[in-house]
Amino acid sequence: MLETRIKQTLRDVADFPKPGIIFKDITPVLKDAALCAEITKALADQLKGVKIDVVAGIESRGFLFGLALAQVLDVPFVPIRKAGKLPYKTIQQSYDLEYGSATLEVHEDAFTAGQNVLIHDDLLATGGTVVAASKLVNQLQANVVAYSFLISLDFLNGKDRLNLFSPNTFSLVSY
Ligand SMILES: O=P(O)(O)OC[C@H]1O[C@H](OP(=O)(O)OP(=O)(O)O)[C@H](O)[C@@H]1O
Ligand SMILES: Nc1ncnc2[nH]cnc12
Repeated sequence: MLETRIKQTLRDVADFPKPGIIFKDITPVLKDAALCAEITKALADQLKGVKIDVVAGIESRGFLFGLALAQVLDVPFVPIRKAGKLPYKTIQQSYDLEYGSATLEVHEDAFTAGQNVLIHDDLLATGGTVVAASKLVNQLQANVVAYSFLISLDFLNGKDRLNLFSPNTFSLVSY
């Protein structure tokens, strides 16, 4: 089963980046090309029946499978980045996450009004990051139609915060 193989390949790193956090390290997964191809296909399969115009991936780990997924779905990819990285005019949202706080930005012409956006990230923890990303999508009058993650830390209840934007939350691996 794919979920079991991903879990067996991921590496838990205790106390990174702060004491008490068990960090889910996806770098061993990235070294397995066949597994990465299966993951991309499985992420796309979960989204069958959802009409998606754009995939938005969140810096940095959301870029890894986000672009691959956009290619399989044959739709544009939009990078949502940490503050100060995007060169053109941006809009911003600040947020808290499992181990800190940060600001996300997107180009002001990244989405057009009425577009259906899939937000992709590697991992859902508290949901702070994707809530901020969703606000950026809505600020540009586009809709969040689904969320896709490789990993969901269900014990942190991030999914509950996402229902406000879209009830469609998919992940390949849950803890
Ligand atoms: O659900 P949350 O509590 O908001 O946490 C999840 C976020 O935390 C991690 O990103 P991080 O900010 O560490 O950045 P990185 O992808 O650049 O490593 C992860 O990739 C998610 O984006
Ligand atoms: N426990 C965790 N492992 C990896 N990335 C994370 N982002 C937020 N919490 C995380």
